Amino acid sequence: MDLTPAKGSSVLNDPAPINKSRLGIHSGLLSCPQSGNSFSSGMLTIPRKKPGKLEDVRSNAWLDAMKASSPPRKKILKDLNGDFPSEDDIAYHAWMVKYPSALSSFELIMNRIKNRKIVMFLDYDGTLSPIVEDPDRAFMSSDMRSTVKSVAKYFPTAIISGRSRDKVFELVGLNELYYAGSHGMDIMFPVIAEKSMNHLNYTKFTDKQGKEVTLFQPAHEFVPMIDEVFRTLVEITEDIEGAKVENHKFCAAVHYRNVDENSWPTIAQRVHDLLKDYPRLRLTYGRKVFEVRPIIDWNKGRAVEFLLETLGVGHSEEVLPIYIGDDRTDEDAFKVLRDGSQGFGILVSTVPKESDAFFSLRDTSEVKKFLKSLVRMKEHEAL
Ligand SMILES: O=P(O)(O)OC[C@H]1O[C@H](O[C@H]2O[C@H](CO)[C@@H](O)[C@H](O)[C@H]2O)[C@H](O)[C@@H](O)[C@@H]1O
Repeated sequence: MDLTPAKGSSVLNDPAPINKSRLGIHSGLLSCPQSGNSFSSGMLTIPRKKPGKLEDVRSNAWLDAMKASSPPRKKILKDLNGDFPSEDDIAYHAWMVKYPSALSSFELIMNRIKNRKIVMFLDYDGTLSPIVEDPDRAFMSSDMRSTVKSVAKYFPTAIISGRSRDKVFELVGLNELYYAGSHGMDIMFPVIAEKSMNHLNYTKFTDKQGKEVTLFQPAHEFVPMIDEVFRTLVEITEDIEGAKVENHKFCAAVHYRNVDENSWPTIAQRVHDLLKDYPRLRLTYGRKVFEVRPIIDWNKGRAVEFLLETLGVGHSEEVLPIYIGDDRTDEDAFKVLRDGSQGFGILVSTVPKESDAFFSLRDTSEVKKFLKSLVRMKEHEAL
């Protein structure tokens, strides 16, 4: 198990629960609150009653969304005699009928793989590293790192993160991977032919190892705006205890995980008011975090499509992309794979959630087990 929290941090779990009536379980049986919002595209845009005008956070869905995106941690009720499963266990098992465990479905997955080549896409926070209070201490274990390294030996592997590309590279530290930071708005991959480069969004670049790489940055023109917004966000949240702002270059994150719930309306109102001045920016929700990002048609799903094209396997029947992620922003990638009938998503969650993924895994330790099983399968083939 690699769930040992980083020193000074505790491993947390704050998923958005599913509407349990969908599970065919009588609501009276279940204690978990229902989410008031649906996040059809994997993200919630700022609610606007009149076009172009943002309403007060108290009179719109902001606070509901903050709560729905991060309900209080549920107490896992264990029957004292251990004879009966808790309500939460019943709900989770019912949910797993629709989203079976990728571990117990491993043979089925192997059948789907057959002779096809896997391309592996991995989210970082909540997938490779457990959720902890301090985003700067979200380290992956060395066992997880060596597992990902082994995966990359056999399959092209990409990390697709909401964090900045530099930061996620620093945390993962493996040169053999592709990296897409800022929710896919900053993609680094080996040099491609000059003629297929659109000069606005592509840049050639020599990395720290002296290797020539290409960067694809579809939101490059937003860098000064994000920088300005980042600085303002730092200023306007300075007096809110526990608030933390991160600059991911093409997007900014405002964390409220460590902010007292009584101050949530204040932080939401300030972010909301600031965004009135930036109509070209939008807001999405992650796990106890607001993400301020450019209004461009780009997300983790587009990044997956882009990387598959770049690898020259965009529509290949011989390729099976697998995406593992835990967050709403990963839903865009799950949807791309589901809609394209190419590959599948695996949702990492300890509670039932609506998803476009096909399979599920409970937590980072199950992610590691699944990845290790894939590696073993390849090792076995090589014998
Ligand atoms: O796309 P991801 O790699 O999953 O990144 C999404 C966000 O992850 C980080 O925040 C989340 O993880 C933190 C560490 O466990 C946790 O403290 C925080 O509450 C979570 O929201 C990262 O700090 C964000 O910038 C990313 O957008």
